[in-house]
This record gives sequence, structure tokens and C-alpha cells, in this order.
Amino acid sequence: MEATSMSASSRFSISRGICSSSAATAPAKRCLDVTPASGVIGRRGLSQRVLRFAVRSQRSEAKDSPGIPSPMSDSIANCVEVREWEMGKTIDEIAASQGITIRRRPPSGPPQHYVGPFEFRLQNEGNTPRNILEEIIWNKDVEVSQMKERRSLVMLKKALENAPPVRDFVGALRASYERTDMPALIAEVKKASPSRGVLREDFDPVQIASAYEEGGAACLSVLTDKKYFQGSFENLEAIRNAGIKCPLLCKEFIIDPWQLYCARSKGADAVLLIAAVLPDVDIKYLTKICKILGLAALVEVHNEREMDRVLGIDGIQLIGINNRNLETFEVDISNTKKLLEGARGEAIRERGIIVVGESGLFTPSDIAYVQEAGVKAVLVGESLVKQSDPSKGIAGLFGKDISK
Ligand SMILES: O=P(O)(O)OC[C@@H](O)[C@@H](O)c1c[nH]c2ccccc12
Repeated sequence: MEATSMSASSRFSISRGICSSSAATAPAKRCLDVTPASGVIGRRGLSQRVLRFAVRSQRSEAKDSPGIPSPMSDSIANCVEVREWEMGKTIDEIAASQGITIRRRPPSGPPQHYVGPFEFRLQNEGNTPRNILEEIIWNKDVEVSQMKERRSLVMLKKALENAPPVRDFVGALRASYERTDMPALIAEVKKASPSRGVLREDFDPVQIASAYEEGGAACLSVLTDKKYFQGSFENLEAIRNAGIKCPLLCKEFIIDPWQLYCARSKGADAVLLIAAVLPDVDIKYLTKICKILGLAALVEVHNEREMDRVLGIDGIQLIGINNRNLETFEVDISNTKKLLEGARGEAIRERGIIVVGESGLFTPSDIAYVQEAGVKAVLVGESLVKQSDPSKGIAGLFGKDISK
């Protein structure tokens, strides 16, 4: 699917999405309440909540506020972002100072026109996403708040009691790397993507997952985003319930701790955190909750700045280098090599971090290239999911059978 046509159509639904929940109930007035037109709500992302909570819990040792698990550690409460926030910087300014261009929500609401008793809203520059990643995040923000209304954190926590046990995602990658002497494979169950459109019409997620497992994948990645990737949490749950042994990465655009609980309740063993979207304070906070839930966190970077930010955070075990720029869709596998050169590569080796080479890997020489660059794992979607026999596709990709 063309990026431009998708942007245009879903741009419409963003504004519809934001307004629709309110428009359905109280046409004009409530629309004002939920639209971040004032910039007040618009500036609040997870970060804002994290910052408020961190400060509150440190200043007054407040008890857990509902929905936010366990008190913030001093390292988070004392972090630079908290001090900057106290000095009056908005979270958008803090994010921008970390090189993040993705805004969590539209910064300014559309102009409002009153026509008779109805209120009409028109697009303006400020509420138009600058690229596909920003568009996805704006939609996700609306989607997550609607999902939270349907299923509270209390309900999710209850569901965790019946969730299948968490499995060792990082351990499975290490074991596979040691066994095969080749990068461990995280094979991706993905029906479609904004850059490639539909990859496979006859898409049976469980069948594809078991073919991957049979072909020697160490772990699987399951897309759960519906709108842009035609994925679902049902797919994740179905794969987990089908008895697939490979640990599962929930491939989602995580912006809220609620999503971590949701992923765990559906059987995920790991989640993705995208540094291009999340300021450091969010990464710290979300990885902390991952630890509480037993989830591994794959922190994804796509440039040097993001890599340096992530290397500045303690306790990171897994870093993904995305060869696809999510803002422009350009794929360049030399990105993996570039980000692992020199001091960065050294720091990664010293700290025993596993690096995952992500996207655009199609041939044995691509695998050899990223292995040479220093990755111990690879994340592969398109080149495998398109194969009529994804199991054989793995042998083709690695140039040998890695299942034994
Ligand atoms: O299909 P590919 O080119 O093999 O890429 C897989 C995976 O890296 C890609 O799907 C991906 C990497 N990071 C993401 C973040 C969100 C959605 C998707 C992705």
C-alpha cells in the first residue's frame, strides 16, 4: 500500500477517532473535553503521568495511585527529566531535547466552526501527522484509551492470574546462538505492513508460527496492531494456546503500561519499546514494569542518537537495530553495522547486551553481514512470511538447516 494514500485515509479516521467516542454521546460539548485542542491534555503522554507520579511518590511518599504499579525508584524520581519538568519544561520539549520528533498526540486541535447547532472540525497543519510513525502513535493513543475504558487495569491484573507462565525470551536467543553459531532467529508473524501492503493473503497465524518453530526459530514476533499491520491480540493468544514453545514477542506500539499488562495477559513473553517514540523516562518506567511482569523488553533504535540514549539506561538486555526507518520506510542493512562500530559496539559487548538486527534481511549473505557486524539475533518478517513453506524459507535464509 502506498504510504501517501494510507496517510490520507487514516488521517481522516484519526480526527474521527478522537471525536467519535464523544460525538456519539454528546455531539458538541464533550468533543472539547477529549480533544487535545487546549494543549493541556495534548501534552500529557505516559511521560507526563510518570513524571507526576515520580515527583509525588518522592515528595510525599504517596501510596500507589490506582493503575500505576509499585512506587518509582529513586533513579527514576531523580532523573533529569523529572528535574527538567519541575523547572517548567513540557514533556514535548524534553522529548525534543532527546532528539525525538514523534509527538504523542496532536499538539493543537482543529479549528472549530459552528454551523447551526452542530460543531464542525477541520484539519489544520498542527493536527496532521508528519509521518507514518507519528500517525500510528496518534491512533494508538486513541485506541489505548478506548481499550482502557473497556478493560480496566484492575480487570487485567485479575486476568494475569490465569495467564500462561512467562518464558525466557533472552535465554532462548542465547541458547540458539550457542547451538547454531549463527544469529538466533526471531521469526515474525505479520500479515501486512504500511510499507509493503498485504504480504500473504492465506494468512493462518498458528500454521505460520508452527512452521517457524519447526524450521528452527528461537522465538517468534507476533504483530498485534490491527489498523496498519492487520494483526491482533487474538493471533498472539491463539499461537500461545496452540502449544508453540518458542517465546513470543508482542509486536505492538507501546505507549502506556496498560499495554504491557494486556500483552502479558495474552501470553506474551517479551515486548517491543521504540526509542524513536519513547523518551528515556518512559523507557525506564516501562522496562521496570516489564521486570515486574517477567517480560523481556526489546528496545528498538534506528540511529546513533537513539543507541546512545538506550546505552545510557541501566539494565537493558536486548537492543534491536531497525534497518527500516519507520518515518520514511527506507531500508538499509548497513545501519546495523554503523551502529555497532567503535565504542558503541565495545560497550554492548562489555555489558553482554544481545543485539537484534531487524528488517530487510533476505539472503544468507545478509545474515552473514549482520552477524559479522556483531548481532547475535535477527528479526525477520517479510522474507519468511511470503514463502509457501516458511519452514523451508528459514533454511533458505540461513543457507542451511538450523532446526537441529
Ligand atoms: O519484514 P521485515 O523487513 O523482515 O521486518 C521485520 C521487522 O523488523 C519489522 O516488522 C519491524 C521492526 N520494527 C518494527 C516496529 C513496528 C512494526 C514492525 C516492525
